[in-house]
Amino acid sequence: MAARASITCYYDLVSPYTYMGFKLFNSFRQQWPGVDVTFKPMLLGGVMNEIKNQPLFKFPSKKNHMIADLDRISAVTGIPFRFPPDFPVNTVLPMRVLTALQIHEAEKYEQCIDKDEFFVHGRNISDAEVVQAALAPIFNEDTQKVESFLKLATDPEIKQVFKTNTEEAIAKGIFGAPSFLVKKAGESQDKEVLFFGSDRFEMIAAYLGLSYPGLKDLNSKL
Ligand SMILES: N[C@@H](CCC(=O)N[C@@H](CS)C(=O)NCC(=O)O)C(=O)O
Repeated sequence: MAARASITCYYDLVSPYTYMGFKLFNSFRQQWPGVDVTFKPMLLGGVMNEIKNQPLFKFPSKKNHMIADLDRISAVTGIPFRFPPDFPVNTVLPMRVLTALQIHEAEKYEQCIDKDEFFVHGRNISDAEVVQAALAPIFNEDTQKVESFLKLATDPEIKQVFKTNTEEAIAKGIFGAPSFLVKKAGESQDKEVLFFGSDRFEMIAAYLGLSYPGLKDLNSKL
């Protein structure tokens, strides 16, 4: 059987454009049933350090533009967004927990990414208690279970998987987030093409020969 088209999204919860990208993608993803989608946790700070890239917030003009841009995207799409009072935060803990969840709780993994703690509620997701509280409703308030995922964040195997994901991202030419590695149906994995950003879905659709519904109500709420 021919290999299906696939999209692998490398992401880090520290990235506001990842938050937007995840919500936008999920709003129309069911319209692309022939595409296999995977979300891979990586450490954006690790990628940036390694390739000597600089985060946008380091430059006041880029940071100001980013906040205005994200507010605009929120107004246009209706996706709630509020820039957190403390930004950035260290995301090693939540990203390792997500690495563990991807392996051990595959069915609930994407629900665990789809949380509004940081970019709506402004909660510090580097704090174990914040991560626990965010996950609790997804696991029916089973605190023991949730604690077991927090513990896995220090498990050598999980740490290694997360490190390998980040190294793999660098090897694939990734420099920021969200990054989408896209493969056409019938092609081999080494033919993946990189699309950077939450604003590239139209290009991905064109590349895969799919239709993209576009941003709804464009301009109407600006
Ligand atoms: N135009 C992209 C921008 C994405 C973006 O700037 N992401 C940040 C993290 S939130 C980044 O990784 N930037 C790296 C770079 O610009 O080199 C979008 O709309 O999503």
